[in-house]
Amino acid sequence: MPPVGRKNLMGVKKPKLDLKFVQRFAGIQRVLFPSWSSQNVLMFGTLLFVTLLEQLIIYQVGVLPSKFYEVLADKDFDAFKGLVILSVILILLNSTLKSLDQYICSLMCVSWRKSLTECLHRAYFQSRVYYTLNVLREDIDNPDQRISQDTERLCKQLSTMASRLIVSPFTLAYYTYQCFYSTGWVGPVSIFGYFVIGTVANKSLMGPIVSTLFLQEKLEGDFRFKHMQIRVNAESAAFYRAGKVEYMRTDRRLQALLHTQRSLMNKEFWLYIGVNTFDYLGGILSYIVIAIPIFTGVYDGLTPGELSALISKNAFVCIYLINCFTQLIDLSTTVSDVAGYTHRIGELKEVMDDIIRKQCDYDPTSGDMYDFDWDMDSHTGPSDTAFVLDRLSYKCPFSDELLVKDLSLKISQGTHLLVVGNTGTGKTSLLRVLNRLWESSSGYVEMTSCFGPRGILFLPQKPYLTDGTLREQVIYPLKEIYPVSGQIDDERIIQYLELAGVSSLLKRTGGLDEAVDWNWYDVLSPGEMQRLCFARLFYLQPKYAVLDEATSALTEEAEGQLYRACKQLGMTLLSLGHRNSLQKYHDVMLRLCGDGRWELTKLKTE
Ligand SMILES: Nc1ncnc2c1ncn2[C@@H]1O[C@H](COP(=O)(O)OP(=O)(O)OP(=O)(O)O)[C@@H](O)[C@H]1O
Repeated sequence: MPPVGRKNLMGVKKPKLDLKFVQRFAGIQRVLFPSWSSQNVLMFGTLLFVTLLEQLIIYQVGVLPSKFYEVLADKDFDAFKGLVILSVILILLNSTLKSLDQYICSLMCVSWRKSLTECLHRAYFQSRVYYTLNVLREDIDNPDQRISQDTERLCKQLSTMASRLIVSPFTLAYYTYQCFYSTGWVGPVSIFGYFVIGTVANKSLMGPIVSTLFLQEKLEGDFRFKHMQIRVNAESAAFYRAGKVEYMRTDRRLQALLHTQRSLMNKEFWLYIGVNTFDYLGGILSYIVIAIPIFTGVYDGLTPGELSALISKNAFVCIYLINCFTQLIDLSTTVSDVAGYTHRIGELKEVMDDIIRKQCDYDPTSGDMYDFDWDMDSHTGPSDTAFVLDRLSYKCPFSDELLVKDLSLKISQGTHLLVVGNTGTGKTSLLRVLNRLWESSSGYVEMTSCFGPRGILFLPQKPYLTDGTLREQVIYPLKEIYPVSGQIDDERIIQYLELAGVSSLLKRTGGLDEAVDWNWYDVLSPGEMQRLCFARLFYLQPKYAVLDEATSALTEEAEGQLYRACKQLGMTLLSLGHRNSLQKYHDVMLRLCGDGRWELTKLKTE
């Protein structure tokens, strides 16, 4: 299996600020604002109202100094008192509105994150998308990083932009009108022209930032993946005394990440130069705007006093309009971050949709019905066969060589089948094809019984233990106790833990429902894990149990006990394994011989 963190960007188009970005951004907006009446739209509306009110108050606070000059010059004490009270009220209102603005932005960030992550989760956990994405698709790196960190950062950056963006159309329209009123068309046209030049220049500086940010997030995911790998396999690494080599490898990933981060900073440096230059050039633009009519002689008839009054009035509206634009240009760095995250999340969404579409074409029963505990009561299916295979051929995903060719077989109730063969001949792959994790190359395969209790259950080669209590381990992958029968269920669980030889776990955990603070993988031995999986099997009691080397860590004696228990509980077994001792519990043996060849033989059972 290719490690998730190793996937690379080779052959992938560099993400840019292009039409693809617009499409992906629009797609994400549809998730954030699903309908006009959604909570996020209401919050956005409230934010608009609050920021507009804030602008109004800011304007009032802005004119306070001139009013103070006026009353102080007149030595009007009553007016001064009134003005002080008004100032305090306005400042209190202003700070309240500003805090409210920040508070709504933070709430919106959480709410957007919820909507976006839930949308990604729905696709990720639909049928077997998480498997295909992590194991079979090479074109997408670190899906976990995209769902957890990138989504959070995108929402945070969007929320910091929100209050500035939301109010800008209104302030722009108002001050454009004011500027036009004071300076004629020269003011707005030159300021708009200035903004267009600023945007074009910044866009060219933002392009490389988007792709570098995309790469940086990938390397961040790779770095985290390496640490996760060491955390999960700490004991194995310690047995190898592999501290030095793991240090070197982890450090290599860190250096690659830091190198890219530095390159990102370098690219951002030029953008900062662009943004700051436009900020300060904007300061003198207002005087250039006013200078044009002065030097062309439009105001030649005015006295110096009238001219200075006109300059100060025009400068105010021009400066304010330019300020509105420079605030937008200041968002350039945030926009390039947003673009990088948008590409990462948009790409993940597209790939997941593509997987879902392909899976539905290949297997119409995927979707909700694919999962374990779907409507168990109504779909028990025909029971006398589990699988029908007709001239089935399959190969592993990234190769052209067939593992098995033209296999015809029927797996029926009461006939226990053992699959054997050398390493890598495709035993587990057969189960993958039966379970529809992999597509077959040709031929026909059908699962004729339902999945789950009363149907078919797979016990994978690597025991899978979930997080949670002992009860949750035993009933896995059921979400809740089935059937809901309280005390009787407890007795069943305890009885099956004893039958599987792991009743000691009850004492270690302190009870079925005691929360444990350890990682099950760290504290159970491989044998205990396999036994616990058998307790799960006994509890769920499927008609057909598919066991992939499920007793490889146990003694032959323990293996015998568990196999006999399965048979006593009425299960038909389909087992994979290397040991000859397994033969006595099976009726038929399928041997995979490599190069697509196979043979079927009858066995003498005990
Ligand atoms: N996700 C994957 N991508 C590419 N190749 C794979 C993948 N999974 C398995 N393979 C390859 O497919 C071949 C068959 O693998 P499979 O797991 O079926 O072997 P097996 O017969 O069960 O072996 P073992 O006895 O060791 O369990 C192997 O060569 C393996 O490397």
